[in-house]
Amino acid sequence: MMTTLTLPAPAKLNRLLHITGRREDGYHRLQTLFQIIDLCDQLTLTSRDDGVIQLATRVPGVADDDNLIARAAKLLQQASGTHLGATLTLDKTLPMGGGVGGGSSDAATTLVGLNALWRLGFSLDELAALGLRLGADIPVFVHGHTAWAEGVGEQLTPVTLDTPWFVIIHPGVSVSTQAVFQDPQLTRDSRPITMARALQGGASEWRNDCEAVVKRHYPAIAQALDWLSQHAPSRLTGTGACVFAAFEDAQTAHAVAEAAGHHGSAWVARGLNTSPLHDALGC
Ligand SMILES: C[C@](O)(CO)[C@H](O)COP(=O)(O)OP(=O)(O)OC[C@H]1O[C@@H](n2ccc(N)nc2=O)[C@H](O)[C@@H]1O
Ligand SMILES: Nc1ncnc2c1ncn2[C@@H]1O[C@H](COP(=O)(O)OP(=O)(O)OP(=O)(O)O)[C@@H](O)[C@H]1O
Repeated sequence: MMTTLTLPAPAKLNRLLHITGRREDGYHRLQTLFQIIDLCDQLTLTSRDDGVIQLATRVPGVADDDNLIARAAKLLQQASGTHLGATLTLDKTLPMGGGVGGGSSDAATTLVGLNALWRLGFSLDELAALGLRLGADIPVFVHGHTAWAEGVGEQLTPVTLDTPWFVIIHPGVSVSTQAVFQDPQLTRDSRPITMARALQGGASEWRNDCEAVVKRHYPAIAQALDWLSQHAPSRLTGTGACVFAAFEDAQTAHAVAEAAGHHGSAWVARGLNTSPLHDALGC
């Protein structure tokens, strides 16, 4: 019987991010295009009979009880009533708090992977609903398809986007998502648009409503955006800190990433329409 799975947890980019309002509970209503990319963390999940959820690796700065993979495993244990446990090993590549959804994707891979390992038989819809309790960015990674999203990011419609090579730069500063959403100067009244209109407009019309506020507070992000914009149209992902630009060929993307060194860490990643997690599990 299968007792260990090693699975990818891919990052996402917000190719477009509009803030269209605020809910009663303070959370903001968004419209966004989530694109899954091939830059990944790796998770190894090993089933155990004693019911214990054990973290074999620490995430610096995160208490084990707060770690999203431990929280996801415990939530799934509770929801299913299984007597099984798991040892969780996380090989971290994705920058934390970078707007690429690393923690959310780790949690989604834990839910989808343990569902298979423990043979629980939950549907992806059921796992996404569980994931939403831990974070708004988790459902898209559970469903595993590039998507148009509304609500706080949980109302998903799968779409197919172009699959360019992205240069992603992390300017080395950490952005508080909460502070960005609380900033009085944030644009939070963008007129809602239809998905068809967003897709019709294409990348040249896509923008991120958080960009102005984030650029004002973090000069390093403004400088990285200005530098990358000399090579191709550039955007912030989520509330940052990462910025990205799309290129048609890998060679150009690698040359730009190499030249980006003085602005922070840089990666090249390919845009995807389906998640490597779902490709690996055949679901
Ligand atoms: C901006 C995005 O990256 C787009 O993909 C995500 O919506 C952010 O999701 P996230 O990092 O999981 O954010 P959370 O940890 O849930 O929220 C941090 C804080 O940001 C604010 N927040 C977040 C998401 C949202 N739609 N509206 C908000 O007002 C809330 O004050 C919340 O307490
Ligand atoms: N397994 C985990 N990996 C990374 N961060 C985690 C994890 N568990 C909890 N966290 C916490 O979650 C915070 C946000 O992490 P994450 O990497 O998802 O940010 P992000 O890329 O900005 O995501 P988003 O695009 O959803 O805003 C981290 O700063 C950390 O405190």
